[in-house]
Amino acid sequence: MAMASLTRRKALQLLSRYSLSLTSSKGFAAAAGSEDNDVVVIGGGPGGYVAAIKAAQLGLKTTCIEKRGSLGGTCLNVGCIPSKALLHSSHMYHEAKHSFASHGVKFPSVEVDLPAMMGQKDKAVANLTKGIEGLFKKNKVNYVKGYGKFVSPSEVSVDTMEGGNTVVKGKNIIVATGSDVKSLPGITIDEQRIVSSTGALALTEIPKKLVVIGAGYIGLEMGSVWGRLGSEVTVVEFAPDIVPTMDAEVRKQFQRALEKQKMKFMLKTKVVSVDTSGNGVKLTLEPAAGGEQSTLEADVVLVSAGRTPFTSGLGLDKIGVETDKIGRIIVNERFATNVQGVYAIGDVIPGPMLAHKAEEDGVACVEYIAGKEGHVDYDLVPGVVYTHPEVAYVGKTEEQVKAIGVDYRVGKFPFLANSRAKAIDDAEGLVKILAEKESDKILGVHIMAPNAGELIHEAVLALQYGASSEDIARTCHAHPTMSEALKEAAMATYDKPIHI
Ligand SMILES: Cc1cc2nc3c(=O)[nH]c(=O)nc-3n(C[C@H](O)[C@H](O)[C@H](O)COP(=O)(O)OP(=O)(O)OC[C@H]3O[C@@H](n4cnc5c(N)ncnc54)[C@H](O)[C@@H]3O)c2cc1C
Ligand SMILES: NC(=O)c1ccc[n+]([C@@H]2O[C@H](COP(=O)([O-])OP(=O)(O)OC[C@H]3O[C@@H](n4cnc5c(N)ncnc54)[C@H](O)[C@@H]3O)[C@@H](O)[C@H]2O)c1
Repeated sequence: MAMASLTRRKALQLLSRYSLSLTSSKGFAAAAGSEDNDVVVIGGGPGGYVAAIKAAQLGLKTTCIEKRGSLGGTCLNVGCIPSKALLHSSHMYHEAKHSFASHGVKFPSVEVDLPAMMGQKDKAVANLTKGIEGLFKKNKVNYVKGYGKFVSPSEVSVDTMEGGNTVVKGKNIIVATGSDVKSLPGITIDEQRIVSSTGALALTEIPKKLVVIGAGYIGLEMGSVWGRLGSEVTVVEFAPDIVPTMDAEVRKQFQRALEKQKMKFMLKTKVVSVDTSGNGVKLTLEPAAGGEQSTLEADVVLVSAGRTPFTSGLGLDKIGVETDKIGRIIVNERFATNVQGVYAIGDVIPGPMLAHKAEEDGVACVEYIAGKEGHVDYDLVPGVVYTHPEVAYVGKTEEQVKAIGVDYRVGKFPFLANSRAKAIDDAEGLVKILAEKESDKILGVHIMAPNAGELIHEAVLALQYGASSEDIARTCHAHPTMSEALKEAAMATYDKPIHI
């Protein structure tokens, strides 16, 4: 395995050097000295701001245009960061209320101070978005605040936040305009009683009854936040299962864990209509396959049935950029659209709608533009649901392995048999590894654990380098750590674990 990885790395390095020398004579060297930008990025989210910084680091004159007034995109402003802040705060409250006493830590009473909790979240967001402005200054990225639209493949007209208009020119333009909430027919989001994730991150009162439409990432994370703070949470999901991308066995255990936390699920169910004419919200539901209707009452309804690419007002049609049926910009493996000099990355193109994937896109796209070799492998983008326990996964699910017809082995290890998990009394979950039977090469890793989102990266690296389960099992892991469960699951894949 080690040999294979080394050879691959060497090949990549050679490729990178080769393409650099090929393009350096006719790529940006030729463009240097011009007043135009080498790279213009529209959108300052994880895709756009990372692309802009990387471009500047590669010596390209770069401008980033962002309409929001702060950098970081959906992720920092109304996505990853505020949701993780609230997940952490609500978890602390829940632990203080339900678990501290068993660890010998007692309070006369514990209460939620919602404005303080929101204040902590807002502080985290403000610090991080300001931090990116600092990174732009440090790397000499020019930042234009305003709404950008194409007037030609090399010119973007910007209605600036100050009220003026300016035209930003670039030899290469990267579209990184991200995504927006997918609305459902007949359901109008008012961000008060019918909220998107943005509204759910800023509620001023804890709803008594929260109905979540969609059992995906947002529904389960935000449902967890409000459930821990005291809401009665019902999740209505059209599909037969929660989080369809998850390994079915892990998903089943995950659903049980959430149900123990009193989250209710109505699967194979669709919302037919919502009525907001009274004090609360009345939902009419129907089985997904059709049948008898029922009703459900809520104080707040969260619409979290997916996100859709955002290209509104961008003028893509004006310059002839092709999109697919659901509005995603079509790009080739170098992130180039069908229009010369126009690229696209992140949520606005096909692939997982995740911040770390957008960042990888951004770096690789700019490396290609600079004549280097970029690298993103969408099959190895980890997914993490930041509930408690968290679920993290990379590579193939057992269902996918079966579908490709490979002979495989499964190794599992429960956290109930992991000493660290027992020591801290937080042992719900497991590690599951799938490996090819003949070669023992790891095909997929699935972890449900309190810190699965951190544990998964050992597995991501293993898959990236084509490791076998024996490679992980023979790697010394510190004791007592949750990571030892991965080692034991690896042992169970090709041989036997020690501690069970
Ligand atoms: C509630 C929530 C929680 C999430 N949690 C996670 C998580 O934990 N981990 C994770 O990996 N992902 C998470 N995501 C997904 C993540 O936020 C996105 O995948 C990521 O932000 C995509 O990055 P992007 O740069 O492609 O687009 P975005 O972050 O959407 O950024 C695009 C930017 O472009 C700007 N823009 C759009 N059009 C124009 C224009 N014409 N001119 C100028 N500016 C424009 C927008 O204002 C926006 O700031 C979450 C999403 C949500 C909604
Ligand atoms: N932890 C994270 O990485 C994280 C957190 C939040 C959001 N995100 C990203 O944001 C994106 C959007 O999140 P999301 O949770 O809205 O989407 P999602 O795609 O994760 O889940 C949407 C769910 O809604 C269901 N659904 C669709 N239409 C429905 C309907 N009419 N009625 C009932 N259910 C319906 C789908 O079957 C699916 O299970 C995700 O794709 C994810 O990549 C990631």
